[in-house]
Amino acid sequence: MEYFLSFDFSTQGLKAVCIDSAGVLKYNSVLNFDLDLPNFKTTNGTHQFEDTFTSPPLMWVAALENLLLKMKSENFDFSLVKAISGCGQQHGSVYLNKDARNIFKNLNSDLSLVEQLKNVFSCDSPVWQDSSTKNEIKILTKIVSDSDMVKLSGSNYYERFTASQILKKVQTGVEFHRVQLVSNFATNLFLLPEGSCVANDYFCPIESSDASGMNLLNIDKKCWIPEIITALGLEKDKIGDVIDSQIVGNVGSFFSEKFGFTSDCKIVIFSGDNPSTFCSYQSTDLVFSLGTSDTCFFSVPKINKNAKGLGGHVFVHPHNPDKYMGMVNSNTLKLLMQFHKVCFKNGSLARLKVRDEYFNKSWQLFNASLKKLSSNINYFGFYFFQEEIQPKLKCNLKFVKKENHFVEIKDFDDKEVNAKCILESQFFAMKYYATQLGKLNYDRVFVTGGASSNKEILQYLSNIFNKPIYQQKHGNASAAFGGCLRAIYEFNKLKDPSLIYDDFLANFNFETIKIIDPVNDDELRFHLDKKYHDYVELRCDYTLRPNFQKKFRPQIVGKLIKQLLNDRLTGATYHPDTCSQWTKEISDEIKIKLKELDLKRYKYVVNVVIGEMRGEGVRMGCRCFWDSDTDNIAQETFINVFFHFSTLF
Ligand SMILES: Nc1ncnc2c1ncn2[C@@H]1O[C@H](COP(=O)(O)OP(=O)(O)O)[C@@H](O)[C@H]1O
Ligand SMILES: O=C(CO)[C@@H](O)[C@H](O)COP(=O)(O)O
Repeated sequence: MEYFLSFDFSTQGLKAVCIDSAGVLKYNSVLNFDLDLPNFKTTNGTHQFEDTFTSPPLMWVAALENLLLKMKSENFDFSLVKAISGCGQQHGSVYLNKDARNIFKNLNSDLSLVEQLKNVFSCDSPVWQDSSTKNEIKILTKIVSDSDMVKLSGSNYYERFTASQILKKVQTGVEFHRVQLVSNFATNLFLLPEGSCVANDYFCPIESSDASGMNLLNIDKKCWIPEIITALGLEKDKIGDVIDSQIVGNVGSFFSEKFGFTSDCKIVIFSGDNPSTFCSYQSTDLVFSLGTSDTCFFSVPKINKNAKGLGGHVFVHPHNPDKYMGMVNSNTLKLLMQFHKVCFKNGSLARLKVRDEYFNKSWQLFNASLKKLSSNINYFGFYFFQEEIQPKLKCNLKFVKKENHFVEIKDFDDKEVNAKCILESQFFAMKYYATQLGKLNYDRVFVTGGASSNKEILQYLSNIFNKPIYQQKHGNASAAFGGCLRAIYEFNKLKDPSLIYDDFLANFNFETIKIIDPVNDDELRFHLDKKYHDYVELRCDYTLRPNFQKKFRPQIVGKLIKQLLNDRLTGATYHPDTCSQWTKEISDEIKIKLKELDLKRYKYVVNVVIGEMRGEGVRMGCRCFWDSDTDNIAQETFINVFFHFSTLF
């Protein structure tokens, strides 16, 4: 019997999943940080002060030690484990002080891990919910521009990405000797006290797919971006190397002595929770992770040019070194496979807040209100209690639609409406992004994460996407399950180095179950489709950037100007007194026509020049800062006995 064990250090808890080589579930357990480790005084796994979110890294150590002790007390047979892997919440960082290396090296298996590691950290760990680094991003943008950052790293700058978080530590004078991600810190723990056998370094390097969520990695060359490394003052020892997924050593003697792992048990480098989830699905699936965040994953056959700036990412592929996962519109990237990931910060915790506020802290009451399916067509809400990632908004807004207009209201008269409205706004947002990013066909919709245990919520998701909902039989811990698969894959590769992950996955026996079918009701479908369109319209009103499907199109606008100039100027003659008035009138008329196009979130600059035809040339220049994804220019010239020139931004 061969066991493969995986740990997911997620936002609110530590999950352990163990399967055997045939895919049979052998162990599954969760330790909740708030409930099981109350001494760390976290709420939903973190400490929050305004936009700053941190977790105490010692809590992760305590969680691991406690969970392993629990497994031991339940007679889990550690000697059967052939390989261990897992993942950590992506982006979060761990700062080790100058004593860490020595303390790690001298670990004693007779003593507790927590007691021995309590003094290795320089500070608490910023986690992915943090959005307190706007100033740091401004500084970094001056060094590598946002558009260059997309080209190099596959993502725009984000506060939750690690580079700006590291800069914040540097700027606030935190002294650290090594910065790690949650995932490579977790890997490092399992290697103690011997340390990593790769990259000529005692500390474990950072895994490339997880490193893609740092704004620090050149994902083409798989090396750090030197300008950002310099700006953060990170000489090599402080960050180490980046490596692709692989075995990084045998389990450390601390763990074999204390828990009974065999000394040849392999440690496969941990990855981020998103790449790890990705590893447990086929590329034809649409996957929703309803954990602390709501994250939507899907592959698309080709790059959608409109996708850039929509909040997705390209990551180094977690198991195929020649490919990428993620999304970007950049011709510098050799995208062999597109895998899109969109993350929403206001996921389970926003639903929880609505449940607590309006439904007496009861999922039963929350669910009961969802059953009144087709009513409340005119009510809408945005529940961005924390600053959302896309759109970048922090607000709690309610609207009622009256005679084709959305009117903002304080709250709904019938407070129960909030349950439907929050699910609709969350799932409509997912549908909107999936559609905009080009994912219109998918075989199956999968769900994972804590909220996927709620069948009523899943019924709503199923109705909105009009698809059946599936789950993997092992339950709602796909990130940890992905760790088991990665562990088996790397272990099998020891025997067959040419083994390809996709082939391994295709032959792997894991069962899926259909949980919910969409309700077959034409009236409901009609209401949900109509409401989705209303939602998209309302959403665009509250989004800073234009809707990529309704962009300024120079060809259309050019035709419009041409027509207007023809109507207005055919047969007219030049006169200096009248022409100054004409320029004003023509530009006003162009603006009116543009407004009729109803392109939301645009500001127009109309530039009209009229000159006399006297055989002289004229040159005009104009400069403008704009968003190259959405802004554009349309220009038309009208010539008869005098000359007319009209430009529009
Ligand atoms: N029955 C339920 N209905 C809706 N949400 C639930 C239910 N059970 C758990 N959840 C939500 O699941 C979330 C935890 O999901 P989980 O995937 O474990 O989080 P993470 O991996 O981010 O730590 C909690 O915030 C909780 O609100
Ligand atoms: O920030 C992101 C993705 O970019 C989050 O997905 C985190 O990786 C945390 O995931 P959960 O704990 O919500 O599963």
